[in-house]
Amino acid sequence: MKALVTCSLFFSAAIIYVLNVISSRSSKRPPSPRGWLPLLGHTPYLLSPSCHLTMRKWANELGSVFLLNILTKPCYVISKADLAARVLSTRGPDRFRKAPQVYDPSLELTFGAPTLFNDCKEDEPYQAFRKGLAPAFSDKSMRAVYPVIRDVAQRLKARWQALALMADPSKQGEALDVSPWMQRCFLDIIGAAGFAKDFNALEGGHSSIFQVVHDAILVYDRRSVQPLEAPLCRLLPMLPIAREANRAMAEVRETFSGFLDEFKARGPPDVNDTRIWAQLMRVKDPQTGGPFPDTLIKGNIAILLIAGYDTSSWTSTWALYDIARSPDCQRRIKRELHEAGLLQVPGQPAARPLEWSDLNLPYFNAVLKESMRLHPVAGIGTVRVAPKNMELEGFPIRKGDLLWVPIDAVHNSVHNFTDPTIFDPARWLPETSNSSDKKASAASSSCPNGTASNGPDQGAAQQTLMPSASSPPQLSSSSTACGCPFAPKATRTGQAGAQSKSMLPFSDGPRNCIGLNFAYASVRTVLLSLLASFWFELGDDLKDHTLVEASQSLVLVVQSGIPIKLHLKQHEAPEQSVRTP
Ligand code: HEM
Repeated sequence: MKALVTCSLFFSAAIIYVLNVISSRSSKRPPSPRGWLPLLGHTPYLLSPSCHLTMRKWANELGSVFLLNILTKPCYVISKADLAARVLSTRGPDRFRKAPQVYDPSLELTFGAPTLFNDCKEDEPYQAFRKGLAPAFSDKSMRAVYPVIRDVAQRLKARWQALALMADPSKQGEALDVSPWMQRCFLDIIGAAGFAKDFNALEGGHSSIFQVVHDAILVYDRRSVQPLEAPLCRLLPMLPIAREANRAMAEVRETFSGFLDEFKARGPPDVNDTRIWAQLMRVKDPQTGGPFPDTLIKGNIAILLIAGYDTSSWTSTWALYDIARSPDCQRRIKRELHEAGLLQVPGQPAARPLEWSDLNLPYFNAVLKESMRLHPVAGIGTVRVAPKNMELEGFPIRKGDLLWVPIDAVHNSVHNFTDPTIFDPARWLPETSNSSDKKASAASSSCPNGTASNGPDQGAAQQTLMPSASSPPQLSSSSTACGCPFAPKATRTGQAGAQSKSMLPFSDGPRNCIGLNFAYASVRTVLLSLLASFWFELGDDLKDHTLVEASQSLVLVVQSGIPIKLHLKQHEAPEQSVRTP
């Protein structure tokens, strides 16, 4: 009997292997990376914390569409930006829904309820939450919570200023690991600006919410690369790893249940309050006219908090890293801040407070955009299902096949960007665009990632926060190019508009990031507040950029495996222009 089973397994593996070889030679199929295994396909490559880097390499080697076998399922990887945007933006019955195989594991974090993030059917509850939450992310809402965001940014700045690093010369050699600080800061931002809650994560040393969410994310993440862990833990709950995971998940569920109890106890939100918590309490089930079940609301609270803070904190951490390794760019940002009266220099009159309108500083925004291109924190991207038999770039796709848009590979591949590995903010400056590109960038000026809309029923109003790519940067006359040591001498002209379309840090189409405006408002506020007061230099471990790039790993979002340690230094008094250390 055993021999029979072994034989038939071997036989079916051989057949699948032969079929795959035959089909991969067919001219109708896109290229496929070598090294797939019978039955497993390319799956082992994908169960790795650096699989986004493998996708980047394959995209550069194989071109804009290539084929993976996930177990025995075909998965078409699309890294050509315009094709990816077309797939993601398709609406109506033929839209490409999210693939349950990929999103279902996150149900564990959301009380088993399909939420804004992991609902793959997109039926009534999804539509109701997406539409109901939209006002929380509108321009008007973001302006209303801006002072709260700025307060938290000021608290972080004060904490860093108070660190002996600044005052004690003997500690000048020590660099600060900025990422845990950023995580606490963005937890406090989403707490206050989204949920009207003071988490006190910045001050609290070991604030419980920080620990609880962190532990749950680790379990989720481990299980993403070890898919057998969850079933094994269900089978053998007495195993230490199962007990630990159950504790972490129970704590996160208890925490978010507590949130909902508190929100209900607050009573109906004030009509003028459009923060996330208030909008969540307002969402009604169109069938009954009453609220949705508690599990669905709690699940959405969990996903909005988790999706919101980790992404934004790592985006800011990577941006500080990129700024610190490009002193000329940093100097140019300082100049921009100085000209706007925002640079805080010791011995000089106090800088004016950062206002909402300052979030549009053009050169700073080009730097942030370039950092988000090189280090898109949701770099793993999104996996969708083909709604019907169709053709994609001439390749036949069958209903149910998977389509994967790996955002990191889109941003870092040669078919979308010239010299993609180079950090060059100048590629986003309108002064380097030709007239036809200016038109393109003006068309997409309401949104740096070129996204035309933000969700099924959200109007363009949501996008007005974005910087105007067409307005000229206010810089000293001498500076027209970035001058970064990392940028090649010849500035790429005429690319800002065209390349904007290749930016997908928040995905695209009706399932793009609902929190885009919140993310931009908070990331810009925090970074500008810090840049107005500190000069950043890389810690010694970060001097080798290739090492930092290679150390990237996916822990919910793309992080650096090497702590991002930066020296914080004060500015010197500006003379004619800003002098920095
Ligand atoms: C820089 C920060 C952020 C980045 C780069 C980012 C990126 C993304 C991306 C790429 C997606 C699509 C994921 C997929 O299709 O699998 C997404 C979805 C989502 N994001 Fe964000 N995000 C950020 C901040 C936020 C914030 C601040 C919130 C909320 C407060 C948020 C809430 C969500 C939600 C709920 C979804 C699912 C939306 C849906 O499918 O309808 N994100 N985000």
